Amino acid sequence: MALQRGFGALGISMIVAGDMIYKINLKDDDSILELVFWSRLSLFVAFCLELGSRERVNVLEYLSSNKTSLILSVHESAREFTFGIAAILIPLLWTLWVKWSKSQRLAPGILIVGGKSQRIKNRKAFIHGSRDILMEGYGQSGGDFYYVPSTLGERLMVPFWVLDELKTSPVDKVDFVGTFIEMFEGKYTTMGSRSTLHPRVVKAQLNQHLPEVMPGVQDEIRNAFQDSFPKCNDWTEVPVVDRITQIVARVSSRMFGGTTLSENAEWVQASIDFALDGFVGAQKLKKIPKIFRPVASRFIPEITKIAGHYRAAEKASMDMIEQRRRTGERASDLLFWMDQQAVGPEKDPKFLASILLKVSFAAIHTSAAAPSQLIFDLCQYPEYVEPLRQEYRNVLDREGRISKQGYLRMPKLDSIMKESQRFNPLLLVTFERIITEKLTLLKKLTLSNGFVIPANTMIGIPTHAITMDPGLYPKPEKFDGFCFAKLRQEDPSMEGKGQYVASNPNSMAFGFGRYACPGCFFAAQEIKAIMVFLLENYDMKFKEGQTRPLSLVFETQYLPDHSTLVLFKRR
Ligand code: HEM
Repeated sequence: MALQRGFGALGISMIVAGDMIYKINLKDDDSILELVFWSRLSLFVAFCLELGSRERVNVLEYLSSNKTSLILSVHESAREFTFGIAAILIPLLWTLWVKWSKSQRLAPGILIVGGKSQRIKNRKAFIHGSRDILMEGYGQSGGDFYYVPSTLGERLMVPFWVLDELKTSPVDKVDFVGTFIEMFEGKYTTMGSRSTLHPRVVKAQLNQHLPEVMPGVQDEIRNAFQDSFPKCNDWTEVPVVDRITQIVARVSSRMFGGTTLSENAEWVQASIDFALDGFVGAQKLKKIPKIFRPVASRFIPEITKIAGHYRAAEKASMDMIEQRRRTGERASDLLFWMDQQAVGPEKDPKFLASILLKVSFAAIHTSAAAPSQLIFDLCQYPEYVEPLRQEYRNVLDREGRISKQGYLRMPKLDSIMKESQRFNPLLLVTFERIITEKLTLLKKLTLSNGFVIPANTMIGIPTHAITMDPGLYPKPEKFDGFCFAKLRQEDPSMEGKGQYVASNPNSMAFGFGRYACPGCFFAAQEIKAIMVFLLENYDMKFKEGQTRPLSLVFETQYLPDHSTLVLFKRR
């Protein structure tokens, strides 16, 4: 009612010319404030319609009211007119500017897989069809630039030489974390961190102290299998991804904070769930228009649970940090080194606890996917099992642990891990970055050959498509478990390039350049230790007629099928 009356007032105020007193008769249920509000709003709309045609416009003012009537005055004013324009134009221009500066512009003449007209359809298809789309583009472009449509817009796949140019670019021009925050709705899920503390410490202290860390990790593997893996006295079906994730979470926690963390079931579960809740929560949120996400995020259960994971991290680690500070106790774990290396606000124990969760996100599901995929491959190609057993027997010490040098003396295991990763990498695209070059008004990044990447372009390297290129890998569709071991043996120049952890144009599963995975050395040793334990203690096979499951495609992720069961029997 009030609305209709208000717009009624609009009609009246628009025909007024010059100063005028206007009287509105009131009914019992009329609210004077509402009437004044709607009348003013109506006149404000009238200002905007009159923009440019008049210098002075009508202004409506409340004069007085009594029980039966409302008295308003309409007079001309220039001041409110200026204010009115500013009030409308400034936010409008600001919104347009922000929208424009964040919008994506495509580099001209570059292939878009599926063609321009199919972009919208293909953006959806990318969610579960990304592998084929990426391969198609790689083939059609001959390994050069191409765009793949995705739900985040068209992503530019770049040839390797571009990585060489961009590998040391600063984060404010070629943003490494931004892609992550976009993909996982980091604003709401907290996934993705701009802190450099954990990459710094993983790269320096963890890698340097690996020989001290690994014996504890191997003990933890034994304990974790005892507690989290079925007995398997006879052939028993085991949900591989689920159990291996549990084991990797516990084993990684031993490296994060010794037995205090690895034996803390609440923390171990929080470290697993943090990534899962973040992933599922982000996917739910992406279905909601951006404008509603701040509110919607408060009602998505997976996102609301995340605060609890932070509390679990704080409960598990803050006492330990403070006790170590009080007593001067030293340790060989990530939390200790992070506390030592932290500067300024990084010193806050609450911050350190939060970073622990962020590292667990980088370390757990990634390192659990690799052995899960390798188990599937060994069930598919059981002929590799015996040679692997023979190889590791030479590197075990008297307690059954892999010796310090032993990790480097298992080229066959290293090779089959790499071949398994070539077929089923966790990420189909790596070196995912957003070009955020801000130096010029037009915002773009110019490469040495003159090619211009417009700002706000999401770039990446189609890692998996490259490893399936017959020009780089002869017979790429054939699984050859020991091919990298053979290469290393036959050609000494391949010794480094053929390793699981290698990062080069043919092998970028761990990324490339300044932000390449610093945890790959730990991951490689952890996966080797888990596989040796499994092969030594269990036989494994698929059920009659079962074959290797296809990985689950989700945008650029390529996940091991969590529903697959494998038969295990204790040896
Ligand atoms: C098989 C297991 C793993 C895979 C496949 C993997 C893969 C990756 C990839 C692709 C990147 C991005 C690199 C780039 O874009 O250039 C990355 C970054 C990172 N990874 Fe890993 N990762 C694994 C295990 C680990 C582990 C165990 C840790 C911790 C101990 C870890 C810590 C990190 C960190 C901290 C970063 C961010 C680097 C930075 O900000 O500079 N990762 N990882």
